[in-house]
Amino acid sequence: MISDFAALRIIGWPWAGEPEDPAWRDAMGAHPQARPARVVEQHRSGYMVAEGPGEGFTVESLPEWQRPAGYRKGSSSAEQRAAVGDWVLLEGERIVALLPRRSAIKRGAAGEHYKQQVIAANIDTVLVVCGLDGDFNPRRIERYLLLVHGGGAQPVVVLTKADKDDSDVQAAVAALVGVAGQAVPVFAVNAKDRDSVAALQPWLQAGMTAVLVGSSGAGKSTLTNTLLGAEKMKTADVRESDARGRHTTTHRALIPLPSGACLIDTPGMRELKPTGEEDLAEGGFADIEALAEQCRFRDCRHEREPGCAVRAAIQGETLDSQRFANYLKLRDEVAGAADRLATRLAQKGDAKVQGKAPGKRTDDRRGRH
Ligand SMILES: Nc1nc2c(ncn2[C@@H]2O[C@H](COP(=O)(O)OP(=O)(O)OP(=O)(O)O)[C@@H](O)[C@H]2O)c(=O)[nH]1
Ligand SMILES: [Zn+2]
Repeated sequence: MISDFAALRIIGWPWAGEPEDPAWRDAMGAHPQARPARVVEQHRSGYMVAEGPGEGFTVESLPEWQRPAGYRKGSSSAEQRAAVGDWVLLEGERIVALLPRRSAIKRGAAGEHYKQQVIAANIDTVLVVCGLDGDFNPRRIERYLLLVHGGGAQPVVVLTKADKDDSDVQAAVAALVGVAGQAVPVFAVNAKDRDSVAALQPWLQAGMTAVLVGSSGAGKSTLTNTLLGAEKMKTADVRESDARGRHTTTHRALIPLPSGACLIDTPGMRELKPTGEEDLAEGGFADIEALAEQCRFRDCRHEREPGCAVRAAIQGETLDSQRFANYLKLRDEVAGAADRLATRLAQKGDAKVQGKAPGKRTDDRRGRH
């Protein structure tokens, strides 16, 4: 099957032609009649995919992805099913294989049963968008960075509205010192201005895929329009009083940019919850974890204990108390999710043992003969 790699490239195919990754070559070699396509929307019953810019089309998913929720035996976990951004192989209008995932943004979905959801796959860049107006919130940025960390995508903090008179860029950047400590670039921009936004180009190269996260009114649509170089998405005028825009983002799942990169817009990105696998030290709080190691007591809770290095740092104003409060809050959330994840894995283990039981009995019977 000859694929149109130029068309695929526009929607984020990572190579100029045939895949350079041996695992991808093997997967494609196993289905010589199939052609690659990218998942742009996930539905209950199937998927919308695209083979290039323009309209997507619905396809049938692999039978093992269609089993109803709760079907245990042999059911594939959500992680093995295709998600938005995944590359799949098609034969006709049918998915025959999932190509190896290069990165994933996951979310823990709390509920009766712990579930993990892949919100977007094969993302190179996560633009964490936050306005420098009343929307500015370093805690929210820390949260996004923690949740995105470890998934294989590079986060880039984009502070919009730097052109506004009431925006204090220096104070904002200073408030992000803990963030800047990790390898996360921070840019203050006017999202309406093309030259200002040009600084983001290294993270939006041909074949790359980016997503934008940030609260309503942060400037995601404005930034998208400027990157597109055209007024393609509707933006609402922000209500000055509460710095929130109305919800007007037109849903378009996959947006090719003139730079050669493409943007994925998927509703799941709007609400990120920890999966329980996050690492607070790696995910942006290395400074606090290092401080905690200097406390006199190993199990210091950083409350009233003597010799507490964390409280000393807060008093000495080398650690922001709000940043520390956010760290504690996120640590609790991650621990809660980790507990639910452990319970879920234990339940799965039980189900497997039960599933194997009949086979064991047969062996026992044989043994008795
Ligand atoms: N002056 C200035 N205004 C901006 C900038 N970025 C966004 N705005 C304005 O802020 C308002 C909200 O921006 P949007 O782009 O709609 O925000 P959004 O993040 O897409 O919001 P949702 O669609 O609700 O998620 C609009 O009135 C924009 O014109 C900026 O860098 N400078
Ligand atoms: Zn302590």
